[in-house]
Amino acid sequence: MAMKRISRRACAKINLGLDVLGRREDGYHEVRMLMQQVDLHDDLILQKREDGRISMECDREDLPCDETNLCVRAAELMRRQYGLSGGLHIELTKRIPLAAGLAGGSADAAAVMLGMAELFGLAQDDSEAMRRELMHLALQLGADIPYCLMGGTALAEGIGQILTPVRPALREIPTLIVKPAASVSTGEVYRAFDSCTDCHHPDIDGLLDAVRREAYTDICHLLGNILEDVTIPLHPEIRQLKNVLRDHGADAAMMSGSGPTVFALFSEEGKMRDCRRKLLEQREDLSLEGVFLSHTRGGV
Ligand SMILES: C[C@@](CO)(OP(=O)(O)O)[C@H](O)COP(=O)(O)OP(=O)(O)OC[C@H]1O[C@@H](n2ccc(N)nc2=O)[C@H](O)[C@@H]1O
Ligand SMILES: Nc1ncnc2c1ncn2[C@@H]1O[C@H](COP(=O)(O)OP(=O)(O)O)[C@@H](O)[C@H]1O
Repeated sequence: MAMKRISRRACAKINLGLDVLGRREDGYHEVRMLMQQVDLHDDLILQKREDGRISMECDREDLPCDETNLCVRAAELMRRQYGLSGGLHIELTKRIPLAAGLAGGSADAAAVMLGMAELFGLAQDDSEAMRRELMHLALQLGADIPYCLMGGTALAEGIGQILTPVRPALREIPTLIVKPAASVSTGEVYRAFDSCTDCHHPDIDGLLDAVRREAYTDICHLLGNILEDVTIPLHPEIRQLKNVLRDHGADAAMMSGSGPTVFALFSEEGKMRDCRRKLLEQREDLSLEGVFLSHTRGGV
């Protein structure tokens, strides 16, 4: 009999707001972030293996499929935690750009964890309790993974793991996601933040209030990311890209996470598509890796 296969989407996130409050003893940083899932996603197919091994294949050659991959690390963690004897094969189709500030790897890890819980029948009685358990477990792999297990719109505090869902999640807003060619290491950006003396703190409470009121214009005004003050001096093309996006009809444009990806919000789908067309004409001048049509999205 063929082994059961399941497929899962792993959605990217953007940070509508990101503030860093300070550095902890362990080097991690206390944050206050408004997280938002978008429908740009990777696709995963998970299949049990009888021989007990964990294996993986991926359509991107520059992404190793060994034990450094967050998918494999998540599968190993699940197997250890739940004493699973069966193995797993993971097939990953990657669309979310790498090292981009979109939590692509974290989203993949979350999808593997939820997928394995289903495949191995771990969550038969209470899938919500299972999700909460996985959120706790996931923190040892990465600060963004607990949020990726939840999705939707959420306030993230602590190092990203103290999560308060914002209900109802933000309605669908056309969101253009633009990845410059440069890649950025999250760890380096946080380290550089420590010597930033005049970083600008965004108004996360104001933004949260605007999201709760579904006040689109206010949301556009209040988007803010303190890490722009660290990443933009290293990659000035991010500022240029934000300006070009506004010139081409975006209501607001902001860097996501530690960067370098910039997302832009639009009042209408048509305006987003026009902007994408114009950007693609300047693709080489702006040295863009990818321009993705997307939307903000509710729960997992
Ligand atoms: C900046 C944010 C915003 O959502 O995302 P990305 O830009 O990575 O998408 C997150 O805070 C990133 O979370 P994530 O990428 O999961 O971080 P991890 O893999 O756990 O950590 C990578 C490195 O970033 C630093 N780090 C991460 C999170 C945090 N709150 N403080 C930190 O100082 C640590 O140096 C750590 O070694
Ligand atoms: N499944 C995966 N997808 C993407 N990156 C991964 C994955 N597994 C491990 N990584 C590693 O994690 C690093 C950052 O991951 P990613 O989630 O793409 O970026 P970010 O944290 O900036 O949003 C990558 O450079 C890559 O080396």
